Amino acid sequence: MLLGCIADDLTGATDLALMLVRGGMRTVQVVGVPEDPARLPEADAIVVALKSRTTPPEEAVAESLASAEALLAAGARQLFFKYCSTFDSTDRGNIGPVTDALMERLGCAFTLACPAFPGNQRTVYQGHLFVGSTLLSDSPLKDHPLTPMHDSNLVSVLSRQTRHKVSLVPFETVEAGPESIAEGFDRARAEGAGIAIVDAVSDRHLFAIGAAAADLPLVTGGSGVAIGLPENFRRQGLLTESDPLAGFAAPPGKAAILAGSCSAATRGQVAQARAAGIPAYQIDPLELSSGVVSPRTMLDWASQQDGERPFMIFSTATPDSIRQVQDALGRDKAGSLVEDALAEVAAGLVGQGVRRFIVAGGETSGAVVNGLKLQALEIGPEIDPGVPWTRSGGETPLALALKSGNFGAPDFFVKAWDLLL
Ligand SMILES: Nc1ncnc2c1ncn2[C@@H]1O[C@H](COP(=O)(O)OP(=O)(O)OP(=O)(O)O)[C@@H](O)[C@H]1O
Ligand SMILES: O=C(O)[C@@H](O)C(=O)CO
Repeated sequence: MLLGCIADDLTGATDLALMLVRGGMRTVQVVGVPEDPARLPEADAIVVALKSRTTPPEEAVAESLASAEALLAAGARQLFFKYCSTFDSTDRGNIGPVTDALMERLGCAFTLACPAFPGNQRTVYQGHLFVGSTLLSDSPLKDHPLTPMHDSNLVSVLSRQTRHKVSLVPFETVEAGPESIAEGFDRARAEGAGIAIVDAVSDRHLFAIGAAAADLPLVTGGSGVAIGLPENFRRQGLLTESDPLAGFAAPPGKAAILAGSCSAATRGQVAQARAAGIPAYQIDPLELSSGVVSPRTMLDWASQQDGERPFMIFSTATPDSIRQVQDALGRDKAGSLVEDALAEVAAGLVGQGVRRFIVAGGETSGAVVNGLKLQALEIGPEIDPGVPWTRSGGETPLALALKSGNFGAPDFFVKAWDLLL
């Protein structure tokens, strides 16, 4: 095992695993803190998927450290901490506290932080994160139900979360290539910084950052910055050439879409799926809370669908409607109510013969995968940037596309099935 990765949510883990597979690394995604390092699957990279993005920082730190122990015991030569390309976090964390704890565990005085993922329109320029042509703080992420982002200056955002001084390796330095970036790291260290935000607006920048990061014990960022890491191992003769996607086969069975994400991209995808005639059940969290509807109601509805085509159960709503729900129930209660319901529904759907799932939303995917008690996911073909099909093991294998809220083209829910022949 070469690269040990810890991801703060399920869809982020899948996104990272896909990036590494595309770079030629045999990669397995495991769900939750590995209990026994000796039983981790054989692979070049292992991505541990946690659900630690919005948990209390102490919990996120404890789970991340326990995962790091397992990955190091399994032989990892470098650790990667994966968080969201839109830097989803609050002033309490969890990006800063987890980075601090991993640095301390590894005894490393310096690391980089780079959420850029140009393939999905996330770029960092002069330390400011852009979503498409908009600053993060003007993007739909300002209305995220759990981690609303109101500051685009990542040096400021991260400084509020970490014990370390945070500095910037700016565009001009990155543009000049790997050696210049390594010098930028040295300058940041000399200025007393423990973490440097690194600008990147293209994949070329990310490859260069990857090369400059070859000797860092810890790399942190979105999946984008992992694009250059496989080459470091290849250069050392540690990667054997193989086709990591060979042998992926999706189990046959009924198909369902479960959407708990309220992100702008998911709202568009839900609308397009409905326009395409996909049968749809909308969850009203207030009705769920008062007991007017329950997971049973949704399963009864699902059992009446013909099973010939996918159907959709979704709680996706507009920012105004989310605000009303959160005012009535509280933010965390509203979130966990919907997540728990969708997790129960997913388990019930497997009982009805569903074997193929699209799940939208990182927190939602975490809840669903836990509800289904899945332990490991094999990575399959890419549907859209950052979202592959995956396949679970066990007695009842499932095909799952775990879609980050803001990823995927508008027709994602309609077209994704075509890759599962
Ligand atoms: N109608 C609703 N009202 C209030 N909260 C909701 C509603 N629908 C879903 N939620 C909650 O909002 C949260 C959405 O987070 P989730 O991570 O699943 O999606 P996302 O943030 O769009 O995706 P990602 O983290 O991949 O970017 C979940 O906790 C979900 O339960
Ligand atoms: O980096 C991203 O944007 C995604 O992989 C993700 O983590 C969303 O939950």
